[in-house]
Amino acid sequence: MMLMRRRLACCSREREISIDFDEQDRMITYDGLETCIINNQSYEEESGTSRGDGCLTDSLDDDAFSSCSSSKDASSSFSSKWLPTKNDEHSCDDSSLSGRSKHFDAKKKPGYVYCHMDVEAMKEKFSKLLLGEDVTGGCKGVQVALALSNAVTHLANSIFGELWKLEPLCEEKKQKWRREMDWLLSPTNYMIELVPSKQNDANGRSLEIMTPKARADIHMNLPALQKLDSMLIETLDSMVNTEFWYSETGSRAEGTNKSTSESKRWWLPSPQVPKPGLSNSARKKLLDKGKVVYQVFKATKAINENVLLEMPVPAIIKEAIPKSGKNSLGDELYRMLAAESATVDEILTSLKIRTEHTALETVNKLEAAVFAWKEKITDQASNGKSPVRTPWSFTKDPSSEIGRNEPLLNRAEALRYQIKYKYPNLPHSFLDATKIQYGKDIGHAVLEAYSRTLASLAFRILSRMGEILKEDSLSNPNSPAPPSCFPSSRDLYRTPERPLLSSRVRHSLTDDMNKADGTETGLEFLFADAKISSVNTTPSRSSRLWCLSKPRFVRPSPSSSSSGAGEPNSSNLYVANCGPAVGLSHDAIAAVFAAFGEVKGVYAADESGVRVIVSFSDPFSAKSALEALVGRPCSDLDGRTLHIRYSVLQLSSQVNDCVPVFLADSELNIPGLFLLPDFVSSEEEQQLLAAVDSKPWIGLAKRRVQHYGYEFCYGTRNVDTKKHLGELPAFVSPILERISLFPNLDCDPESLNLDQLTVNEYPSGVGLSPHIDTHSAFEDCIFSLSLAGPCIMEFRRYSVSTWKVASTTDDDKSDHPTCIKKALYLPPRSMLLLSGEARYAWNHYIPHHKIDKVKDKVIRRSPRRVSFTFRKVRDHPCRCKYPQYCDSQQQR
Ligand SMILES: O=C(O)CCC(=O)C(=O)O
Ligand SMILES: [Fe+2]
Repeated sequence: MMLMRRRLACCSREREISIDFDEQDRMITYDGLETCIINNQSYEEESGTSRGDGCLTDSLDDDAFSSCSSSKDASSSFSSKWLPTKNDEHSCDDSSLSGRSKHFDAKKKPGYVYCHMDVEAMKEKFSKLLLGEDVTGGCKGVQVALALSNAVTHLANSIFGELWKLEPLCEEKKQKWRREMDWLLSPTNYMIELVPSKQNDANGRSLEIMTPKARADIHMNLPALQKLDSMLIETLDSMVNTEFWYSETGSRAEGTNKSTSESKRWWLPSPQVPKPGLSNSARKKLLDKGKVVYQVFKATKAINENVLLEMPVPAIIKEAIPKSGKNSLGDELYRMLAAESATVDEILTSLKIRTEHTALETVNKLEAAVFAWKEKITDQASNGKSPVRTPWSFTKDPSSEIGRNEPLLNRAEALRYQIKYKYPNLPHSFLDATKIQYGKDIGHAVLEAYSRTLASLAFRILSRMGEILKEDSLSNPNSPAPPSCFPSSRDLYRTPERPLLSSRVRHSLTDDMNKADGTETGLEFLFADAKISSVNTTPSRSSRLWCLSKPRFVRPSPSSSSSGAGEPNSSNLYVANCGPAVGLSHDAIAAVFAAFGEVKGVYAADESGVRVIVSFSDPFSAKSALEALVGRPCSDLDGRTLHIRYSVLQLSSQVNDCVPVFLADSELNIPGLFLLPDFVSSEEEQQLLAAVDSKPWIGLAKRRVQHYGYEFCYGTRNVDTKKHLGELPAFVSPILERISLFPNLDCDPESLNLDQLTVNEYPSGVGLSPHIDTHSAFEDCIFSLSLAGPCIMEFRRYSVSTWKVASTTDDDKSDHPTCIKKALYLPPRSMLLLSGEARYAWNHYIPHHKIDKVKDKVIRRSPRRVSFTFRKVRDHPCRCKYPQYCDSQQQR
């Protein structure tokens, strides 16, 4: 039976676009979106700024990939390709799919120009996609669903990551977005579900048979998303001949010398409006467009939330979430929720949530508690312990645990909803992030990623609009305040009086941390701007894409117990001293552990390649494996002695898999940190390398070193001032001279009489554990010259820290709950200066990776990096402003 269709018509001059909703689905209007689509279209017509891009309708014959010629085909524009009209019915070759929706015709012509290069690009894209995150082709490939999700995210970042201005997207980017989204969405063309349908056989008898149909969620959401996508691009395209414009303020030289928080982002274009403000019609036009974008934002968020609701909580996470809702909430939040006299609004007020980070933390706790309670109810229902008809409609017994938890559960859900409403651009919660991370359903993955990236884009456009409206209201006091739907009108815009949210929060955080260690602070999520993967491509001014952080199982703290420490009853084991880096594949490890029970998976515990998590389906198997294997050489694993503990799940807020890698020092916002690229020429680099290679190296466990001036003792992380090895060698004299001209030097000139040099030679994949160079050992300024190869240097600020010497192999401090991380790319021949806060309060660290991701590129470490670290040995105690990290001040 043909479903009645209702057409939502959106006509532009050149073509007809329609969204067909099934009659039964009439209520799916995405919060007034229909009206907006219609208004938007009529507005476009009226303003004459409709996307009349005939070129986008070019198409090419299916088999003519190698040709760049194109033929006009007005019916196959990007939107209409996905939003066919009733007449647009092609029958599919595959007769088994003949009942499929007409929306999903894989043979339809693309709405963009194909050329030979695209085929190569497509091959590259799909190869990377299939390789997952591991370009070595090794064993770290990710699930297809996650790979597709990441690919959509990366594509969106590469196209919209730099959206600092409201202006049309350049044609090249537009084409790339359309073309590559088309590739990435293509698997949905083949997704079907079987639905029962009635048919008459030859004798006229009615039979019920299963017939294939386009998958309902894809069928419903994808065309809508594509329409929303077109609307956002059209909004950008319409930003021509505007009354506002952008000034590219400042130059690099100016910017680096300014110290105000405002100048920190001097390189970003700043919106300008005419002196008397925008004209009424221009303001109205912008507001109207803003309303449309806001509707798109709400619609894409709604789709995203619905898809996430459909996605199951992964088994591995289910198990790791505390079984007690009360424990997940913590005492304070539990008490608040349990106090029935307080309304949810009042609880929200008394929570005093001030940062997105705290909001996210609270959402995470609430979701974990809700999950635990729901699981309990489901369990009891299935065990027949309660007179339950369905998990959600049971007869309440107020004295039973379920009865007690139900009001709490409802209030927790209401509170979660309120927080999400108040912070519409919150990153994904921990549970949602894990659903994406471990999801296997490709349809869900594609819908989730597409809706998420569109919501982010909409939010960015709204932010840019808000900035302009803000400028307008500053220029013209009579202009109305921008409506609240513009994020930047509330708290995200930049004005002289109100610096950027991120830098403001950053500074206050840093101040807080200086004042008192151990206080709860808003941390990494605040800074995880504009990127979902582990690399940040661009600094974000006022909006960001959501940041996913992977759930991570970590080694429990050594204090948790002695043998078999960690969380007894856990089904997950943290196993050290085996892994791909020592030639033991996850499969081989799984095979060994499978002797003790069902192994659900073996996962990398970190990036070392020698620590894994073995996840059993039950805690008894984990226990037997631990008892049998711990501390003993294992013949099936090359005789290696396994160090095993129960593993604990680390919640998202404690983990940052999104350490942004920046290319410029100013982007890290760490006072006292400076990087000068090309400090030496290639010739000088070769000469320096030849000079050290002609001297003897001292072999450490993983790298080689040379010391000049004074020997550095790794046991005490200090120098023996009585053992002077002589002047620094002549081959570094030109470098020392140049260092004295280093800009931004704001330190005691005495500390520039550099007299100690450590040369480090790192083979590929070797890094350096997090440390602060001992305060009492060296003066304020530390210079490090990178030669022969690049590296990523990560900076970590722990809120609770002591001056104590960290174990040189232990980098697990990163699991510390309150740690801010940033990373900087150090190119060869660059000079890094650590001074002030960067030198005294931040740990620096070189991750032990063979491959680093910088921007969208994967960079393989060169076989060798040699660094020259110049320091001045201190002859008096340190009196820095950071006593909590200072050994001199701790001893006094
Ligand atoms: O290799 C580098 O650039 C840093 C070396 C370092 O931090 C140190 O030797 O303390
Ligand atoms: Fe150092």
